[in-house]
Amino acid sequence: MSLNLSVIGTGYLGVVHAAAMVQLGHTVVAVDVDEAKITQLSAGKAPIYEPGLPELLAAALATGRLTFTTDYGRAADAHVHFVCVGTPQRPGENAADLRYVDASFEELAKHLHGPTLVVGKSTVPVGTAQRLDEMLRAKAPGGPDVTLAWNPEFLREGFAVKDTLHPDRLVYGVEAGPRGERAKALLDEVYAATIADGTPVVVTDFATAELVKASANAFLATKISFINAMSEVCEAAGADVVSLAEAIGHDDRIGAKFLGAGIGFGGGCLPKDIRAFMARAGELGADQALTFLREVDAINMRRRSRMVDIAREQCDGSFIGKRVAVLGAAFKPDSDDIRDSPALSVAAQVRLQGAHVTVHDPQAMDNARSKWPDLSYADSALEALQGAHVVLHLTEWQEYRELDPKVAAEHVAQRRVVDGRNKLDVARWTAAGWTLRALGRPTALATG
Ligand SMILES: NC(=O)C1=CN([C@@H]2O[C@H](COP(=O)(O)OP(=O)(O)OC[C@H]3O[C@@H](n4cnc5c(N)ncnc54)[C@H](O)[C@@H]3O)[C@@H](O)[C@H]2O)C=CC1
Ligand SMILES: O=C(O)[C@H]1O[C@H](OP(=O)(O)OP(=O)(O)OC[C@H]2O[C@@H](n3ccc(=O)[nH]c3=O)[C@H](O)[C@@H]2O)[C@H](O)[C@@H](O)[C@@H]1O
Repeated sequence: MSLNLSVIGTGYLGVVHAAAMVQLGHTVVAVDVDEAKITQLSAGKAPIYEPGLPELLAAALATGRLTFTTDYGRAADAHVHFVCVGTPQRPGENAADLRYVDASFEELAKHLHGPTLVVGKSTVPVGTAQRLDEMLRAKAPGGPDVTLAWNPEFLREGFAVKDTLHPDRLVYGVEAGPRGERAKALLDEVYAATIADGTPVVVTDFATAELVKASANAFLATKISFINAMSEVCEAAGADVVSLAEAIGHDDRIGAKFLGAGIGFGGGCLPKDIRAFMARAGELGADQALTFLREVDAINMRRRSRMVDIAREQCDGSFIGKRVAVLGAAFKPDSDDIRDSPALSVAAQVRLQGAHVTVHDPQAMDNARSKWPDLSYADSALEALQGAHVVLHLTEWQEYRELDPKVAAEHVAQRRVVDGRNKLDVARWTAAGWTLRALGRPTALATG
């Protein structure tokens, strides 16, 4: 059945969700407080770089069943409202900043007059849904007829369209009893096409649904920091973390995914989510349970410093007067997202230590320029390499993996490259006369 939906918040999560829901057959009003974003979206232009999004958005707009607005009133008639606003880290603290979630629920509540389902998708600390449920019942004019569900999102940037249309699982946090059953039935209608494809559905309570999301991201972050801890030991022992990861990854119980050692995780989610999780556990008196996440965070941040150290070594011990080329600004390839980007964090530290740093990224240049205006930027990878004493490969875009090291060599002052993602072909680069250093790999690899 085709439903009327609203999507509140059209950022990395919301815009993909809104367009995907149209693809599933529904009619969607998408609301954001950012007027510029709404104007852009109404004109059919995606405000972010996400593979497949322009096509999905164009197809959704062409149906006439997708509209964008800053007016919550236009969402009033929806059967189901999905809340997708941001939950960033509170400045100077570990805890999540819930001001956008609170503001959007307060505003939405004013427009809920009859039976409606509100679905939280934002990542929130456990206990938030219960609090918001009580708020909606107290403040919405249709109070007793308004039901809340929590339906956390697990999409990855760069694969957001596929992950939204074909998720690994759906999780519904609902209350016990007939209201929860109605919420489940309505969510099953929303996701009917996805469920028909065989997507498993886990139905649980609010608190468990919130914790599923927090623990999934904590597990992923832990897996990355585990391999990066092994990377530190490999460096000390003269061993190779890439071979090690391949070998342990063959064990099904461990699995090969998320064992990519390098400069670590960044982005608008894993770093802030593990910190918010620790903060919330502390409030609940369960802080001891998550002290290991402090180590996960510390290992991750140490990778950035280690990268700077290796880059400095490659500049013969000092960055003063040296030119450093940085390939990559986004926190991961196939995204323009620079939130807590390890690449830009390294670039900024190298610049602070005296180097002239030139950054290139295939998609994140505008975002990088506006957040880090003191760095220099080049329009192409080869231009960034011009006169460089060392090249830092920090975000593994396909374009960089395909760079011809012989051509690259013609642009630099010294053929020295540090692979912060362990994705460059060592044999190709060393055959072209480059010294290649990588994190957690033997120095002997460097010269082939
Ligand atoms: N980015 C991702 O890949 C994923 C994000 N999440 C979670 O989803 C939530 C949103 O994340 P992103 O989309 O990355 O954030 P974002 O910062 O890209 O987007 C948030 C959007 O909400 C809008 N907004 C803020 N206050 C509003 C209000 N009162 N009413 C309407 N709109 C409002 C902002 O203008 C912005 O467009 C977060 O909780 C995040 O942890 C979950 C899974 C994946
Ligand atoms: O809550 C969220 O927002 C999302 O956070 C992550 O998705 P995302 O941040 O888009 O990207 P990932 O692919 O998880 O990568 C995160 C970071 O880890 C790094 N990474 C990833 C994998 C790896 O093996 N090694 C590694 O260093 C990436 O370079 C990147 O900086 C999760 O993978 C999603 O399931 C989740 O929905």
